[in-house]
Amino acid sequence: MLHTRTTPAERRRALRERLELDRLLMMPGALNPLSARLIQDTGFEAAYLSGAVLAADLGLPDIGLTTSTEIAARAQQTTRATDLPVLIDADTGFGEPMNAARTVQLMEDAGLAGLHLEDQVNPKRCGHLDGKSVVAREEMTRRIRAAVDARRDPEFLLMARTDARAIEGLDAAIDRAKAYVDAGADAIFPEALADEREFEAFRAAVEVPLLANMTEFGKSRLLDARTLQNLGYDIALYPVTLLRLAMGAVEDGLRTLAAEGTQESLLPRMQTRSRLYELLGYADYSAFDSAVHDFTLPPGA
Ligand SMILES: C[C@](O)(C(=O)O)[C@H](CC(=O)O)C(=O)O
Ligand SMILES: [Mg+2]
Repeated sequence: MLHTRTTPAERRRALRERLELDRLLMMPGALNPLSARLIQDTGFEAAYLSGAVLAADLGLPDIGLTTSTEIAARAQQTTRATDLPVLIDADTGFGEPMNAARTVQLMEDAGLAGLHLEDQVNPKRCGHLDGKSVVAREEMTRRIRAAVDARRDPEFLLMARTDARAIEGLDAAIDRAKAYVDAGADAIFPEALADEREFEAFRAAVEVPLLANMTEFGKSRLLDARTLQNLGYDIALYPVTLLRLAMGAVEDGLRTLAAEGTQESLLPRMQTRSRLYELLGYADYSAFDSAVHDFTLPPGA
């Protein structure tokens, strides 16, 4: 009731142990705290908080406008709504290496299981758009070392993302990834790889867990879970999938409501009141205090 009883330490252990299994971990991005609970309820074992989604949620583009404290606040709301380990997108760390260090501590305090830091310059952009720039390899290794030093819980996962594939080519991106592992990164996120051959080359070169970003309408082909598993990937990321699904449904619904003057035809597509209440755990509150839950729903609700 009210919130999860799973501690940050338990989530971090769960993620670490899950990554030791030889089985792909599918990680959908939550679009709000309640959707993180739905991710758990539908059987996924971890959730993600996407920088693109956190920005879009505020009506902003994904160009580094959000602040570390803003995303930490949303992260804390999210980790309270689910027991799952949650990995967050910490963009470039929000400034200099010392800002990355502070970001790590804020994210630890928010109960997250880990974060990823990328090697783009500020202002950053979506990894699947043209015109990105990356900082020098040495600067990114400083960023990572600062993050590693700042981390208080050694189980908190520090993942390094490289955006270099689109700028410097595959070999340079692989070299960067190796340098980032040497600097202390626990896992690697190779951004915007084109095809299976490139995913394979990364896997052959890097020992630590690897994340495959299956974001829609981007530069990477959408490989299915079986293919990614066979390629030896550890995490399949669906960062913006829920937001895109929800916004598609919301936009269609708004147009229908405006055109038809009633939402009647939309009812079959809606989450029902009873399903929402089930997800919110109304029954648990009633066990605590029967006065909270002393109603019956109308049929079909
Ligand atoms: C993973 C990502 O960093 C995110 O913020 O979710 C984005 C996703 C997207 O914009 O599609 C990225 O790949 O840069
Ligand atoms: Mg991002």
